[in-house]
Amino acid sequence: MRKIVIAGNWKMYKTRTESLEFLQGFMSCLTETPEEREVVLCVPFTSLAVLSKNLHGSRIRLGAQNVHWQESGAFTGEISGPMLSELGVRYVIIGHSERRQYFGETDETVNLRLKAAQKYDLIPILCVGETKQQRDAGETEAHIFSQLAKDLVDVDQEKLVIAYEPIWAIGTGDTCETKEANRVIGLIRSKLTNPGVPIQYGGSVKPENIDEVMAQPEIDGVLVGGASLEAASFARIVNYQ
Ligand SMILES: O=C(CO)COP(=O)(O)O
Repeated sequence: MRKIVIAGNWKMYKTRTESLEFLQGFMSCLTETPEEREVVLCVPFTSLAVLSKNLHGSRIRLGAQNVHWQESGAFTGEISGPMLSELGVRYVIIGHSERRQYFGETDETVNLRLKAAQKYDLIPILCVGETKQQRDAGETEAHIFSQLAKDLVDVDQEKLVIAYEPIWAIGTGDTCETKEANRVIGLIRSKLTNPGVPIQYGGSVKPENIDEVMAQPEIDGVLVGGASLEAASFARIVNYQ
């Protein structure tokens, strides 16, 4: 049985106070969640410390949204593995399309970040996915295979989660057809040396479509943006049928 990982990616949303407010509402909704589902909140750096303190003893795992490959150094604006580990962070999103698109993230830097995360006992959630243009040109598979080949060089596949996030489905309300997401995720799995890696789907996941997404045999969880910002909505996603 592959592990199920349901993760919220808060992106650049929520102050420290708003994060705590979310947590209070969310925790009260989690009582019925099956134990084997890993629940992860990937929050802004400024909310990590307070959530870490308040999550103590809870089954919710803490995640960050980036990590640098050096342990320390003159890298203004970056954050290191030891800084995250010390706060009890377990997961870190790496190579999200927004990092690749707006902040110059390349397959080479993604690879460096993945290896650094694992070195400091953080489980990376590697994001891959195609643009609308690539999909329309029939280049979906070639693009994703190229990302995987470059991103995963010397990466330990025993400590890894992958998220398939078609870029055209992110924040658009335009979910990838679930059978198509299942097909692409099956293809991603065929390229891995460890078929047990949990592979999530991400892109406009919401309470209305979570049951259908999770009914697909290849999909081992979801990476949720907008719908993870509201406690009742994310709890409904975590408690999918
Ligand atoms: O980018 C995403 C998660 O990383 C998906 O965002 P949305 O769920 O808002 O489409």
